[in-house]
Amino acid sequence: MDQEEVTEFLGQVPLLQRLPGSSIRRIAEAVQVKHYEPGEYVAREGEPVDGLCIILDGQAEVSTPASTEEANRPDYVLNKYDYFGYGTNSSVHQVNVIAVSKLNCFVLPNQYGHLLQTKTIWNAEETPENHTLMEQILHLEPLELDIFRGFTLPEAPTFRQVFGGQLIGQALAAASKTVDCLKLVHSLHAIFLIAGDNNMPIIYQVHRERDGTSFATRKVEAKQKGLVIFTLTASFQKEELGFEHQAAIMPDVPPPEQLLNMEEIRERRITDPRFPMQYRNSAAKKKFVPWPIEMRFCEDSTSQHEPSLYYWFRARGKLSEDPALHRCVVAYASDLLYSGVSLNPHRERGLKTFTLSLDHSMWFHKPVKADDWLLYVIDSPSAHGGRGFVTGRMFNRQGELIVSLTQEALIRRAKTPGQTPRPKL
Ligand SMILES: CCCCCCCCCCCCCCCCCC(=O)SCCNC(=O)CCNC(=O)[C@H](O)C(C)(C)COP(=O)(O)OP(=O)(O)OC[C@H]1O[C@@H](n2cnc3c(N)ncnc32)[C@H](O)[C@@H]1OP(=O)(O)O
Repeated sequence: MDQEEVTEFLGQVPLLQRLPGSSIRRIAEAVQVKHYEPGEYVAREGEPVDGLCIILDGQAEVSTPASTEEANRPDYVLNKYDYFGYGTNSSVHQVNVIAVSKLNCFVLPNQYGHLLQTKTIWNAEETPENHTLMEQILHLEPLELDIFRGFTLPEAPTFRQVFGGQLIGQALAAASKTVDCLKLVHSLHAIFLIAGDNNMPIIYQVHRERDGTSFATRKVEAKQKGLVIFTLTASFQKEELGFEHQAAIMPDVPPPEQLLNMEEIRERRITDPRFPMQYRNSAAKKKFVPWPIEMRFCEDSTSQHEPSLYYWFRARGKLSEDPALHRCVVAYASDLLYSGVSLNPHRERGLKTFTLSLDHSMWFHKPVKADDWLLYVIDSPSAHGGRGFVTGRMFNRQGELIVSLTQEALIRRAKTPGQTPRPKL
């Protein structure tokens, strides 16, 4: 087995699926292979535990010694992907493990035990207080196999309903936790069914649709009060070499260092004497909570009537290394300022709108670093029938096309109370 095959095998072991891909790769370098003949002892009661043992192939029987309190417990058999020697508080084996057939195991020696503890959002047991806000938002609590619980944090951007990007990011995080770590998401398709309630947790149920050699597919349902409020289908692929071209050209825009961030734009709106006093006062009154995503706009959005928008964005702070995490962060960020672009040509003084994302698709073409600047190029080719359609492209600083996106959103004039017919009786 070469290093990649070992990593792929370990990615299928349920115990390790809560770990980031980077830890699984390090575990793959540290494991030793051990062979046993039928009838041979793999572990003996009272002998020291020398590490985590994972069955690679063959079968082993666990038998409880007659002298112990658990003597009446029936013996049971360990198969491929099963493991022992981890999670017991004892430094010696409490049971005998005997090979039933020819048996091959991976053993992770005790000195590498720390690799089983991780400090990223993928760690099931730990609440990542010390991590970036972005990682805290994407942190999920595992409830059962393939079922996770996510929250809307008070510090996270909240709108009238659960933010669509949060649903996409958290659902993708849930799906990613169930996929072998060598496979990364390359496409996702989401539908928003019911507006989510910010004040209650969201349950993410992952369905393992398929695990192929190169690809894996997952469907995720997000639920509140027993109702499915959102669904996501995501496809994951193992890295492979193939044909290459890029016809999309990154627009010529100033680098992010030369552009104002949102805080500076707000400051300018409050203090610039060229804006009317009333406008400046109302800008000052608006509650401002910095988003976990930093943005730099390539043009002044206050005078923007074209159905397009270009801005640079990146996650605030340094994210953990895991490539799956970076894709979840980009998915989260992609819905923050997106479908609103379809309203640009229709903006007028006093216009009040009611907008909701309806669906969202993404294709990840190349590896992405979400804590480094990406240029988000958004265009709206059409608005019709109460629906605005937007397409997006994300480029890295080198001009490589990293992600392509599409979305349709409900865009209506907001109903005023008088517009709703009231019953006469
Ligand atoms: C240079 C600097 C620049 C700086 C810029 C900084 C700018 C900052 C701006 C920040 C913006 C950030 C935006 C982020 C937005 C993210 C998008 C999301 O998260 S979206 C979240 C993700 N997406 C979701 O959560 C969507 C989830 N899906 C759904 O909610 C539903 O499937 C549905 C509503 C889409 C359709 O359901 P269906 O039952 O067929 O629909 P019905 O037609 O029957 O309407 C139902 C009800 O909706 C209501 N209402 C409707 N129209 C209006 C209106 N005009 N008026 C008022 N209300 C309206 C009404 O209550 C109505 O009931 P009723 O009064 O009639 O009784």
